[in-house]
Amino acid sequence: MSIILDIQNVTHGFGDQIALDDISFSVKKGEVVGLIGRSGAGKSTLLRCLCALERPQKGSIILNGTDLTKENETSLTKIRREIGLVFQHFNLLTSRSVAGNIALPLQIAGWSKDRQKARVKELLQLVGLEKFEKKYPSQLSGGQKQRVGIARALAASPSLLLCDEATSALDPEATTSIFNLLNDINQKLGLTIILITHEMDVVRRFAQHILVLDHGKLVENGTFFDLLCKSSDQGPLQALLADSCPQLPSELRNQLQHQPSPGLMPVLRLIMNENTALKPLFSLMAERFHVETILLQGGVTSIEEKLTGDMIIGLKGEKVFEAQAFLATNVQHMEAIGYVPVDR
Ligand SMILES: Nc1ncnc2c1ncn2[C@@H]1O[C@H](COP(=O)(O)OP(=O)(O)OP(=O)(O)O)[C@@H](O)[C@H]1O
Repeated sequence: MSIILDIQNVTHGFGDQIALDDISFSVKKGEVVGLIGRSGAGKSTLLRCLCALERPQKGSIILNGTDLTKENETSLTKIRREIGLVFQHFNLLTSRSVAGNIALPLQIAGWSKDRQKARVKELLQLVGLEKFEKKYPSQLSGGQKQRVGIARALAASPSLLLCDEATSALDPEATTSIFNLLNDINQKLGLTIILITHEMDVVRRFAQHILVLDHGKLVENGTFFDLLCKSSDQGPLQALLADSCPQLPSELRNQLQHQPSPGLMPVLRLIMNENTALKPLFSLMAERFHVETILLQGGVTSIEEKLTGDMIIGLKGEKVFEAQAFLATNVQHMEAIGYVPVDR
C-alpha cells in the first residue's frame, strides 16, 4: 500500500500550551486509523492540522505528495476539498433538506444542478437514506443525521476522511450502525479514514492502525494487538485499554472476589497472538493438570487477517496453580482478574 499521509516532526501550541509535541507517523492508502488519547491529549488539534484548518508551528504534513504546511490559502482551499470531515454534532443546516445538505459542498465547488442531483442520489444510496431525500434534519434520528453528515463529507470524493468523535452523540445501536457504514465505505471505496474515538471496541474491530496521543506526544503507533500486549505497562494506555477488555457478564462481576479461597476458581484475562491462539493450550492443560477451562467472555478473532485471542476464562480442577503458570509462559499476556464460585 502506498503512503497517502506523511507527518514529520509536527509541533504546535497555543501560547505556553504545547498541544502537539514532535509528532511523526505515516498512513497508508486505504487504512482505517484510530486516533485515541485522553481529553486534552491533542487529538482534535492534530485533526485540525491534517485538514489544514490549523498550520503547525513546526514540521511537515504531506498529503498526496503536497506539504500542507507550505501551501498558501488559495491552494489550501482546494486541498480541503480532498478531505472529508465528519463532526460529532453533525453540523447540518436545519433549513436545508437531506439532499440540500449533501449537495452543499458540490454547490460551493460549482457543480451543475444535474451533476449535483446525480451525485446526491449515489450518496443517498451509499449511506442507506434513499427514502429520506426530502426530509429535514429535525425529522431524522441522530444516526440518520450522521449518515447525512457522512454523505456530505464524501460528496466531492475525498481521498481522506477525518471523523472527530462521529458517534459520541449517538446511542450504542446507532454507534454500531455508523461504524459499520464507515467500515463498508472503507471496504467499497478503499477510502483512508482517520477517526478520533473513545469507543475502544470500534478501534479494535475496524482500525488497522492505532495512534495514541498523551500530553501532545505520540506514545503508540501500531496495531491493536501491539497495544494489547502492552496492557500490563503502567502508562497512558491502561485506562484506554480497560474499556477494550471483554467485560465479565454482570452476574459474575457481582460475585467477583479478590482473594483465593476454597470453592472459588481463578478468573484470568488472556491475550494471544496468531501463534498461541492456534495452540491447543486448553486441552494440554486438561491432560497435564486435570484442569477444565471455562470460557466466560471473548474469544479468538481475526485482526488484520491474523488470529488474535482476547478472552476471560475460569479454571477449575486439580492443579489450577500449575495450569496458571503454564498459561503465563504460553500466552502473550495473562492477568488475574479475581475469583468466582466454582459452581455458580
Ligand atoms: N484554540 C485553543 N486555544 C488554546 N488552547 C487550546 C486550543 N485548542 C486546544 N488547546 C489546548 O491544546 C491541548 C490539546 O487540545 P485538543 O482539543 O487537541 O485535545 P483533545 O485530545 O482533542 O481533547 P478532547 O478529547 O477533550 O477533545 C489542550 O490542552 C487544550 O486545552
